Amino acid sequence: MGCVSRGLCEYETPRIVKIHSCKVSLANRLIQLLIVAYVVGWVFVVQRGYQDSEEVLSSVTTKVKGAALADSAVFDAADYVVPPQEPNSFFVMTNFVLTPNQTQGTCPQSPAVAPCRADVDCTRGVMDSEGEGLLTGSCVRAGGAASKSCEVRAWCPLEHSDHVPSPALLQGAENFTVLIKNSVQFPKFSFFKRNIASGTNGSALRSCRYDARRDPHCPIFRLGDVVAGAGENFQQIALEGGVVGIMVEWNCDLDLSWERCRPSYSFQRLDARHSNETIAPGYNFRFSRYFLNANGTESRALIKAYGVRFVVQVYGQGRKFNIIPTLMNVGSGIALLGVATVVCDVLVLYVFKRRHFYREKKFKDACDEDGVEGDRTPMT
Ligand SMILES: Nc1ncnc2c1ncn2[C@@H]1O[C@H](COP(=O)(O)OP(=O)(O)OP(=O)(O)O)[C@@H](O)[C@H]1O
Repeated sequence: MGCVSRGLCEYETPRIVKIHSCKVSLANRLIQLLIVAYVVGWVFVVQRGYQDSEEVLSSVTTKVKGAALADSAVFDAADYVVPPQEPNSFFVMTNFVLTPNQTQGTCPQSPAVAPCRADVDCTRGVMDSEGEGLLTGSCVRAGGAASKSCEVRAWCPLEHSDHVPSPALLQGAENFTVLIKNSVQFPKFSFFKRNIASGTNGSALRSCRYDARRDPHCPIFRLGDVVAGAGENFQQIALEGGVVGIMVEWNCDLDLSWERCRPSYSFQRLDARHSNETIAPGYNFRFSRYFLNANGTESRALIKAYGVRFVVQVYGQGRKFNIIPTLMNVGSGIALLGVATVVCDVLVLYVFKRRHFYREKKFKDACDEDGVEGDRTPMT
């Protein structure tokens, strides 16, 4: 019979063969046991396959408090938190370069930055190399300097920030505190909660401080502790700035009581962490405060601020019993038990010493046309 006609005229149906062998039976039970252990242990206990899950939805607001002396002036939160509010993060200035009393006018650039010999070296109207102003076209002597430099039309005098103050001017920022208000919800399970325990009174909240061991649920953090928790030295990061993450994890088993759904906090430095990084280290930016003088002219104080940006990241899952994933996982667990039969068949028909005998028992030919019947050994 050709291949095609053999395929067309043959029908294969499984046959039940009862093998009386302790070895085969033991192998079968062992594989079944492994599958049951996997389904119960991994799928149901570890992965909680009987629960439905949802990612946390959250909102975060922060309030920083504390005061410190810097440059013989007291700085409070309104001075060093820039801007006052940001979504999911806050910046605390720890060091700065102040250029006070700048007014609109003309002044020479630093001879080190824009040296010149004659006016022809300073093209009028062109932006200067530091992006601080526009060249007037004059080459002038800068103060008492021996060399000359291009004159610019800008906020004068220009900032000269060739060095970062060390130690950091706002060293006291280490003791500032931040209150993190975090509201979370799992809408699928109609669950809402805050990281501030309900029933906490004002003075208890004000006086608590987060501590991983002693008070892990207090929502007020000392900045020095946050930076230390990220494995960094506050006074070092305060010099040139950096970015630190405050991770809030909400992993809640909503089948348990409402009280047991609580956040856990961890901290991590998020920017390049090598303290010996010399090219573009840390984090800084400029901002200014404007004043109207008695004579009607405007002046400003330019501040180049170095500091730590704290980024609050909220993540986690809510889980609750649901019959659909339970049935699906039970069903796939039962289906998986069929693998035991497949593995045992392979052992019995291809691996065990008596495989030829078992194959004879397992496969049988039955033919309509001549009534022939007999055992068949399949091709190996
Ligand atoms: N960074 C912080 N460190 C310590 N306590 C704080 C901090 N931020 C807020 N608090 C205190 O937590 C409580 C709740 O703060 P919330 O901002 O909701 O109230 P508030 O009355 O507007 O606060 P306040 O006027 O004192 O800034 C207040 O008692 C507040 O003083």
